[in-house]
Amino acid sequence: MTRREFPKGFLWGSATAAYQIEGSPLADGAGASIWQRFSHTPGKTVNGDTGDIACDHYRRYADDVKLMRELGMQAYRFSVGWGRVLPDGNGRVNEKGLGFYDRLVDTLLENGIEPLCTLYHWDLPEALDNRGGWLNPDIANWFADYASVMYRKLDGRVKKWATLNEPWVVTDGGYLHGALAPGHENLFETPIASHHLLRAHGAAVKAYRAEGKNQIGIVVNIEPKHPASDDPADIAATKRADAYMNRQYLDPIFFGRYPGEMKEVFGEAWPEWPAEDYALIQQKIDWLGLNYYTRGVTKADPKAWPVGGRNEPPKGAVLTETGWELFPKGLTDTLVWMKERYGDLPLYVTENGAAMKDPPIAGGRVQDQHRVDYLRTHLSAVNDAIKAGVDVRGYMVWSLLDNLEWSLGYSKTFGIVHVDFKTQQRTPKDSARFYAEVIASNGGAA
Ligand SMILES: OC[C@@H]1[C@@H](O)[C@H](O)[C@@H](O)c2nc(CNc3ccccc3)cn21
Repeated sequence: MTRREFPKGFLWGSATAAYQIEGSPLADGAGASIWQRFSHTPGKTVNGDTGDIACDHYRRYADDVKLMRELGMQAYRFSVGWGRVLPDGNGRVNEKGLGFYDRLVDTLLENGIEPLCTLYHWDLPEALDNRGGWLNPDIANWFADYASVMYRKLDGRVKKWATLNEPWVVTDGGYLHGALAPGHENLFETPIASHHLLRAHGAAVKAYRAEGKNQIGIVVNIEPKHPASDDPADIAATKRADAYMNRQYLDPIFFGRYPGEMKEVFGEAWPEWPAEDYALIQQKIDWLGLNYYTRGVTKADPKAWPVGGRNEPPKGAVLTETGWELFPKGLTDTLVWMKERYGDLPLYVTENGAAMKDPPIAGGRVQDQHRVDYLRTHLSAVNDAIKAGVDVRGYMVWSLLDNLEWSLGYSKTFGIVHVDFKTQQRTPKDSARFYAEVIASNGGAA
């Protein structure tokens, strides 16, 4: 094994999201989310799987934190269920819901684990969706008011906040292709939802500056896009795909403008926005979170909406269970690209992991060697970016636990810890043991 030096103080942790692990979606006065409605809609999830129980984390959080400590985790990225705290999405606070996150954060801190809090990880309160949700311009204020409730309760114990998790997935999945809640398939709605997500991000950052004393950022998913060939049509489609996924959200935040290709991508569905929106969106942020899983290889295809290009991994590519090509160099390249394009602000890998066909438990072990190999190669890629001068400050593996993989239900597992959903028994996989060694050696075991 080659020794890999990670900076002193590099933050090693794991990531989850509320609806994917908590269960108890309506307990203690919580308001339903769009995922409660979507997952209970026949045909929307594999096997009709829902988050009704999931990993039962709402009740088992203390044991899960103990497991994190046993693995040597230094940080834990979690998300807040907006509807658990504000059942109507705004207005009255549900103290029991807020109390769960208060206890979770205290339990993490008591175990020497830094909490990183994501305010929005896709589970919009149904009550707000009934008022237009991300299509209603008022949502920027709704989101900022909710964020302020969380800042007042947790800031100081939480020192790293993220406003949104992956606005691209929220809109591409939830408003364009309908694969994710709220399940819309509407070209015109998609850029409107995107813009309102960015305004909400800006409003929440502005609210934080008024009362927060620590750091706030945003988490984006980025896939470096490569043309399937040197055919000019493939190259042009690749540029559009790169703008649509990789630059659509960070360019407005850092440059106050959308990529020029967006008008080409959306055509008549692409709206114009007032200057004051960009001023709100451009609030200075303290850090950037990157969720990296794979790269994209783009083949021109007029039928592939809205980019006019489809993803076509090269022949012979090794794919994960979600069909994503193993491409660790893309992680290095993306971290370097983010620094070069958006500046030298602190970067965290806020998600990285893979759904693999895990072998069944045997003798109390899950020998997920493929996942160990995935983590090893991607940690090496992070190290290469650091050696190239990128200020990467931490790595959160996705995910701590096998959990509800959204529309794919429990059919795809990303956890380094196996969950038996019949018994809720947690069993660290070989990848958890490997990751524990990586943490203990500050990357040396990678
Ligand atoms: O799919 C694995 C995870 C998911 O469980 C997380 O909640 C979410 O933050 C997440 N984002 C990605 C990367 N982007 C992506 C691309 C296409 C569809 C869905 C996610 C992967 N993941």
